[in-house]
Amino acid sequence: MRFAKGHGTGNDFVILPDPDGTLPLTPALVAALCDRRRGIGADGVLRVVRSAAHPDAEASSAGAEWFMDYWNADGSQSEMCGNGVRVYARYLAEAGLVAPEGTFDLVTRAGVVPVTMGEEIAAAMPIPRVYVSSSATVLEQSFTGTAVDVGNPHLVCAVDEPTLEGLELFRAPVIDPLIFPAGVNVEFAAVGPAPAGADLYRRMRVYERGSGETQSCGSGACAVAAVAVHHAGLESGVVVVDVPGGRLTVTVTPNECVLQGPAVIVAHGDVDAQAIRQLVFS
Ligand SMILES: N[C@@H](CCC[C@H](N)C(=O)O)C(=O)O
Repeated sequence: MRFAKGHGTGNDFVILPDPDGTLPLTPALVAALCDRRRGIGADGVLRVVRSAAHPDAEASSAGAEWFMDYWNADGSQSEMCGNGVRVYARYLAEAGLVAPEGTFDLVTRAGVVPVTMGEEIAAAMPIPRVYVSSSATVLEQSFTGTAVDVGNPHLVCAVDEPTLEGLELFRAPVIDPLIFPAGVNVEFAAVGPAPAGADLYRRMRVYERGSGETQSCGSGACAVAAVAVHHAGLESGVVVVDVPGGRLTVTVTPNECVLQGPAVIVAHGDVDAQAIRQLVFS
């Protein structure tokens, strides 16, 4: 089994090229590959498969060639991964499967995402839907947040800088299962001064459903940006979101939500099938 490894602002992925969809990918195999001590280690897996070869892509592919089959590190699947889209696109370009410049459509479980290539990669994400208030509890401390759908579910909690810095995100925040029956990604965001060229600024940490605390979450940055724009009483805005792994820029308008940032492929290799099989069945 060939693989590549890539990341977008430290949100890292094992990339499995499987154009014809023949790889028998299971939750246990994904978890074994993502294991940071015994496997390759990653926040998730991106299977690179043709839309025509994957049943989840059929409904929404609209003729777009490639489908992002995204899995979290624990072997669960998600509808969307904003950094995953950008890293997947970088992989396609480096493998000569799409042009290194210009725009192309990538199919995800949350619909078709137009991707613009360049030194940084920009993804036109699903328009975030800001809907209801809820809360998350971390070690007995409760935080009020705003639920946002970016194709996948998010809860954005406003905190101040010292609280953000001191948060212990070793365990999943306790959330309301009635509002989030399929779980939720929880973002904690602190306000700061907007850098030149931006309207708003947030520093964010995230506890991702299925992966734990990660260095970055692209869809989470979109959720944070949408709430920031909403709370500022704006219709549109450019929001710089700093995450532990770097900087993302989100442009929110009534018709669009564009996530931009770096995306890098760092390695290519072969999985030792026997060692991974042992891990899967141990
Ligand atoms: N890191 C991702 C989000 C990955 C999926 C998420 N954990 C979920 O279960 O919805 C991103 O960059 O958006």
